[in-house]
Amino acid sequence: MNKAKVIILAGFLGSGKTTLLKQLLMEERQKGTKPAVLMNEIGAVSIDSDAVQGDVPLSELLNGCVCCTLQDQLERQLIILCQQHQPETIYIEATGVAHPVDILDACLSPDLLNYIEETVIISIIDSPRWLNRDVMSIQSKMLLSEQVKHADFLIWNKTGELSAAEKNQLQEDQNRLNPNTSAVMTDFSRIDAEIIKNLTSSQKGNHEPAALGRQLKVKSFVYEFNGPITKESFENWLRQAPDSIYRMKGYMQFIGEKGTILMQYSYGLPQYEPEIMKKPLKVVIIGEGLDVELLRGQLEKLS
Ligand SMILES: Nc1nc2c(ncn2[C@@H]2O[C@H](COP(=O)(O)OP(=O)(O)OP(=O)(O)O)[C@@H](O)[C@H]2O)c(=O)[nH]1
Repeated sequence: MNKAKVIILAGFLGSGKTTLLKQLLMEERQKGTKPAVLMNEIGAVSIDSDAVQGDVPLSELLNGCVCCTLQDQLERQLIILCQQHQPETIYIEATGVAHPVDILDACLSPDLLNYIEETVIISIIDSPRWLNRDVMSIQSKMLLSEQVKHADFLIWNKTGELSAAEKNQLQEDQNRLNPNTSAVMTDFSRIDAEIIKNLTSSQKGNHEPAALGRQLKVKSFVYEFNGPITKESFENWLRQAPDSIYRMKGYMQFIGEKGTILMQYSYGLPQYEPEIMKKPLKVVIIGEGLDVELLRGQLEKLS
């Protein structure tokens, strides 16, 4: 049996991992190659799995993080994917709070030696968030740095609006933290898929174990809207919502607008896309130290 290459897509909540995955899968489809996807989401409801078309084998690990509580399950799911589908490449989309070295650790398990050729870590960084990371908790800042430090390849994403000085800062930070890694600056994770295909791991066997106690106190909860609300009330709520909400994604309906929309929120910005299918109006909210009851109460009052 041919062994698979594993590509770990790491990067903080909302940095652009799914955006990249969609493009890579489109490229695979055009080339007629055989990918598989293992998707891990911190919330109890999967929103990103729609990014993977039906004919691509997909394994989902929900409601936890593969780098801590779900490590054994990651190993098992990788074996099942390899045995059932013999993929050439397996993309692991990690949760935004996963430490890449822990995922790498799971992939280097002796039980996977017969199935996996090599494992490459790509870190996708939300560049504006990176530049403003001082407002985040110490643990979140550490995690962001670790995601930069341990990457085999770095994608500085969301750089479209950055000044030359800010881009220079990113370059300096990379030189300091991970000088030997190649990197690109992108918008909407747009990158030549060949670059990704040709990446090799720089960490064969000599990666450092991740520091203990780095796990964040990230909480997620699912809020279900009873029906449509006004966009204005939602955006007013967003403006006063705590900065420690790092990510929201899910389905909503706005009064006066037709159909369901997919709402995505990361680093202060909501984005809306029309959704063709009818979906339950559930939104996953992820953050640190969230007062879930308070937030629920506020959302219930939106109309
Ligand atoms: N403005 C801007 N938005 C972007 C860019 N790249 C991605 N986005 C948007 O940012 C949001 C999050 O992107 P995703 O690709 O879902 O991020 P992710 O890393 O998969 O998110 P999680 O899986 O929740 O951690 C989406 O609304 C994207 O459309 C970019 O370069 N610029």
